[in-house]
Amino acid sequence: MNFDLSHEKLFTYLLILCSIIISFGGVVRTHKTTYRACAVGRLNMAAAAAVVFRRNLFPLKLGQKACALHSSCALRDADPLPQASFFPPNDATMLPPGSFSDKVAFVTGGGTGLGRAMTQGLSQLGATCVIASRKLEVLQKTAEEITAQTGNKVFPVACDVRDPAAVAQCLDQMEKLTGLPDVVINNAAGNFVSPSEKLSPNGWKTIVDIVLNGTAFVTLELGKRLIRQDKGASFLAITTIYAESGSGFVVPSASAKAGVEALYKSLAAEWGRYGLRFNIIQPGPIRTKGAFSRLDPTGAFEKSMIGRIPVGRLGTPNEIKNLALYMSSHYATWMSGAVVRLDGGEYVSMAGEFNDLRKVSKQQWDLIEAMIRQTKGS
Ligand SMILES: CCCCCCCCC/C=C\C=C\C(=O)SCCNC(=O)CCNC(=O)[C@H](O)C(C)(C)COP(=O)(O)OP(=O)(O)OC[C@H]1O[C@@H](n2cnc3c(N)ncnc32)[C@H](O)[C@@H]1OP(=O)(O)O
Ligand SMILES: NC(=O)C1=CN([C@@H]2O[C@H](COP(=O)(O)OP(=O)(O)OC[C@H]3O[C@@H](n4cnc5c(N)ncnc54)[C@H](OP(=O)(O)O)[C@@H]3O)[C@@H](O)[C@H]2O)C=CC1
Repeated sequence: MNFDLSHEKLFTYLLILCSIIISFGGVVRTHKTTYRACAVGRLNMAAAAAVVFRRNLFPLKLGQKACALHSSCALRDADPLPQASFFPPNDATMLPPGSFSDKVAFVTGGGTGLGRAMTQGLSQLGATCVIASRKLEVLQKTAEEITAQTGNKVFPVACDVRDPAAVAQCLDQMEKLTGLPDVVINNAAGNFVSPSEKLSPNGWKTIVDIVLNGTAFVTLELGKRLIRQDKGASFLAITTIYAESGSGFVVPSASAKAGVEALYKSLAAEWGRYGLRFNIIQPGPIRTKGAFSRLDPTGAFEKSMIGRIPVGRLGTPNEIKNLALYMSSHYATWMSGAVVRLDGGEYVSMAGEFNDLRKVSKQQWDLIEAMIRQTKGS
């Protein structure tokens, strides 16, 4: 057997060994700092795994090695690219105050991440909001914080969107609290990266149930109730850029999000006659705990991801909020069946055959041009 114990590999093995020792309650002294083992040893394993990933993809400088064992270091954010200074995010709320006065909004997954930002925006502009997801405590905290900030009521309702009976109960509760909504945002989702050959049937089902079936249960049940009451409304679904292209390693999510897009485009055609509009936002990468902890848990991929975004940075929850508010508002009553991508240009950047030529330098271009010109007449 050939044991190739190069410097690089030896260091990686040492890291894993250290993390195992730490996991069992040891104490490691690096330079002047003592890192006591984390209460949960798994964190150290995760940190070591992160280091292994990062070292393979983006080799660490020597000075970073000591920090690399510490889980907080492993999950440091990647920097934006220089051109990002041309494109600063504007987090201010775009629509005029009162744009959603006397309106009721229902947001699934409204307790965290993008759902929370959209709820905050709707509430700030006058809407009474109902937010629904599984974790009532999380919803309650968000609801209290937003209500205190805006003065408009946010109601938390526990609901697992995978369960049609729970969805019906949640909507019953909503009808009692606020009446049926004018604005519906289907934002709840589940996802994780995994090689498809490792997916169990239940892994597949879990994601498809949350994303596609959950959106369908909420949308169909609400749609039927709105039609019965002859009440118009705007429906918005949050999908993702790979709903269009598909993507390896998130296959259940890609399949389900594509299904959501088909559902919304179909209903836009069928239910316009009942006063219902259906639109879709496809966000690019935006740092939220829910997404990044499941899609880039080691932090190893963020830098390369930012590298392929022409605008040179991640999006912000407030950028999605502003677009979602516009699409859900009375300014957008002519918009239905629309799919709007908001991704800093990432999708087209990944799609174009020649886009990697961005890496070619000025001198290299001179050389290439000369070579091409030499072919004249050949
Ligand atoms: C390239 C770098 C990328 C960086 C970031 C990129 C940003 C762009 C993002 C683009 C799109 C984003 C889309 C999103 O949807 S992000 C939002 C993500 N948020 C969430 O997922 C929040 C909710 N998630 C959850 O609650 C859980 O993560 C859940 C697993 C989806 C559901 O929880 P639960 O119902 O409790 O399910 P179980 O834990 O019981 O698991 C069910 C089933 O699934 C299997 N499974 C779980 N995790 C994995 C995994 N990592 N790998 C493989 N399989 C997994 C689990 O084993 C169960 O199956 P079985 O019973 O057969 O064991
Ligand atoms: N962040 C990003 O880069 C991108 C995000 N997106 C999309 O944006 C949306 C929001 O994601 P983000 O804010 O990042 O992530 P979060 O994880 O913060 O949001 C997901 C929300 O869905 C809720 N949820 C999950 N499962 C269920 C369920 N079974 N029933 C009801 N609610 C559920 C969660 O609440 P709870 O746990 O309480 O149930 C949570 O509030 C998602 O649709 C996601 O696909 C799209 C592209 C990029």
